[in-house]
Amino acid sequence: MSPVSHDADDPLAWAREYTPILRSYQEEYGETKPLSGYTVAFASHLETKSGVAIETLREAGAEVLFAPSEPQSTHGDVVDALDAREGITAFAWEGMTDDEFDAAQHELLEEEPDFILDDGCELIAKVHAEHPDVAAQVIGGGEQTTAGITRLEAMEEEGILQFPVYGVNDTPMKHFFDNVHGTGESSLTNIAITTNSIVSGKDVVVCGYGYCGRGIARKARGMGGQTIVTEVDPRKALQAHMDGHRVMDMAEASEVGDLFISATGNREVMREEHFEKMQDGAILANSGHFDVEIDLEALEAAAESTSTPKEGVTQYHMPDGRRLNLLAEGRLVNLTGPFSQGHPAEVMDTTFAMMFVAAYDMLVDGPDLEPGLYNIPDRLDRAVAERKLETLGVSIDDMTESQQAYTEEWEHPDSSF
Ligand SMILES: NC(=O)c1ccc[n+]([C@@H]2O[C@H](COP(=O)([O-])OP(=O)(O)OC[C@H]3O[C@@H](n4cnc5c(N)ncnc54)[C@H](O)[C@@H]3O)[C@@H](O)[C@H]2O)c1
Repeated sequence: MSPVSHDADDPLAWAREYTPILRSYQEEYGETKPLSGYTVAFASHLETKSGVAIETLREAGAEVLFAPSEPQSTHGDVVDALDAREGITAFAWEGMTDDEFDAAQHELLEEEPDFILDDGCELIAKVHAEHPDVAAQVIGGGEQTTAGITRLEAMEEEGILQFPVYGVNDTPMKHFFDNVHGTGESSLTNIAITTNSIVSGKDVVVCGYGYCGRGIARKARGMGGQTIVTEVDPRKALQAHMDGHRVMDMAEASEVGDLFISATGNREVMREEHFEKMQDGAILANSGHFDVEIDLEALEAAAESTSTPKEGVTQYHMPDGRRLNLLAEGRLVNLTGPFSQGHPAEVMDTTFAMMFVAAYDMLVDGPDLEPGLYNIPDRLDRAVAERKLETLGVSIDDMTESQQAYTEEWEHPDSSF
């Protein structure tokens, strides 16, 4: 692979170095441009790694239109550098309001993309709800988050999906790494940087023991935190218990936690009845969905006043003298805090590689798919895993012929019957 550029003015240079799978696609498709003639819409948190994904789509020949998936996480230097390139158009800027974010997504959709790569399903939902003529022409899409998949399942159930969508989130190469390791490490890193406070020795309450919660809890314990998990699914709760975390309901956890991190995809996981019990100095962070996991209205209503003791920390002063510290205004702490840079680049390399192959497969290989939500074919998942191992210089074994046969036959010569 060719060496990466070290142009000091190129905001993507550092991320490019840690995204070798995306660079390998740029190299492989830079000449043949298999996506030429297609317009790909791309919504994501806009920072350096998604910037490399956008340039990879462009390098493979696509016209790329991009917008944020969350208005507060945009890095302006990345947007400006990409927008200056021919064939890439930004519908984004740093510091957008929620209304401007909505308007920009609509403007993007009016450009009639052929394919939509989404993060949270906002673009796909908007094209169906408000641009039906555009939706009717879209060839397909890909969705990278758990919350987005939930919305797509609801759309499929209602029978309103107009095109096929690959559920990129549900592929092992995405959620085993991005959700577990990416969210785990980047949430704790950003909490530590924002608060300048130690995790070790703290009672860390992780709400939700799905892929993200599991990663956060495992890594918090690795840092010396005393982990507590809350759940609504008895099997996940049992899994957390068997993994060695304390499991309790939120009412009990509220009384003992020093640091609360929510990763459920659900709303109002921390709410009034919990704020009433939390200890003075408790830290509240959301790593799950938008800004809905902590009931911000209830927190505001319960407090007498607020202050900002540190950038990225809003302190709520309760009438009884307790102070609750909310990070990143209740938005995703790993993506929207003042020091946050999102997931580590190596992890996003894999996620965006899956998004890239989703677009490539539907646009270039053209499987005959009816509108609906589809799992990414296993061959694509394996191919990205193999490419990742190659970039890491890691080799694995091939099954011998006899081993292969053993996995395919039901009559085993060495069985006793
Ligand atoms: N911060 C990030 O960068 C990032 C990255 C990936 C995913 N996410 C988001 O994180 C959220 C979780 O993703 P995941 O992949 O772990 O999903 P998941 O479905 O694997 O896990 C969610 C878990 O939360 C539990 N849960 C639901 N409601 C709850 C409640 N009220 N209290 C306690 N537990 C509850 C569910 O039972 C489930 O086990 C989603 O919104 C996803 O989009 C964030």
